Amino acid sequence: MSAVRENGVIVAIDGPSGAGKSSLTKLLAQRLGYIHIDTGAMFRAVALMSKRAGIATDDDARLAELCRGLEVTFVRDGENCRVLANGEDVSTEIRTEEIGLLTSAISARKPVREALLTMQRAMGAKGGVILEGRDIGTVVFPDAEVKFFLSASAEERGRRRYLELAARGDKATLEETIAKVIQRDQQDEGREHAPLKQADDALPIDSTSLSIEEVLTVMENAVRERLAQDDKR
Ligand SMILES: Nc1ncnc2c1ncn2[C@@H]1O[C@H](COP(=O)(O)OP(=O)(O)O)[C@@H](O)[C@H]1O
Ligand SMILES: Nc1ccn([C@@H]2O[C@H](COP(=O)(O)OP(=O)(O)O)[C@@H](O)[C@H]2O)c(=O)n1
Repeated sequence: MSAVRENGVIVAIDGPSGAGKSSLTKLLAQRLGYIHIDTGAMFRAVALMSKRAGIATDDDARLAELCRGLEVTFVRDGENCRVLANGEDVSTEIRTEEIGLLTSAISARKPVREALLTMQRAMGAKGGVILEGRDIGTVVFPDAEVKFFLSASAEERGRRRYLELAARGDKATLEETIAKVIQRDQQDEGREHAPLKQADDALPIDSTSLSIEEVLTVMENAVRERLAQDDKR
């Protein structure tokens, strides 16, 4: 297979919380034999470390210093991927709703975006990767060969999150969970730096009434079609 980059193409999957990015990226990466980079987990790790250090969400100087001293890495653990912050496994601690909302505030800050942008570009440059986030197709890799914008109604995304939280024993109500999803959408879409928005050349997929398997088929076909074009060149 000839590819435009050393290890294959770059696939960008952007969209709001609960649209299915993480689930689909993981499955698509398995199908293609690609590396999965969860950029949200990187922002979550910064948010967790800033909380521990007691840094205010608008203290750009201290956030910049924190990022300079922080290395976020991913290690494979069987089927799953663990997130390490300076070597410490923070995979579970970063997944609370509280850290999700804090992440949405922290990730609006310029020094945080700049630091992670550099890390993400270094991780993905050789291709053979799927990056999922909010600004992959617009800012991190505007030249990604395949871009998806995955969405679903806020009610459906809230319902999916609610089911996840309930399975973990969390007492949040469905209404509260939908409200938090909408709040995060507004923060992510309204920010100045790298707001959540669909790239002009992204393929939009509304997963509201599609199963994970159906979305996976659409995505896999689109990537394989792109790879086949390279083979013909
Ligand atoms: N098309 C779908 N239909 C039903 N449930 C889905 C679908 N896509 C994802 N989910 C479920 O919704 C939840 C959130 O998905 P996730 O992949 O974490 O979204 P994101 O990474 O965009 O926040 C998970 O529990 C996942 O299993
Ligand atoms: N590329 C990215 C990825 C995440 N983020 C931020 O990080 C937060 C958490 O991202 P996530 O992907 O882990 O969130 P979920 O979609 O899993 O709920 C988002 O609400 C965004 O504010 C970002 O700004 N840019």
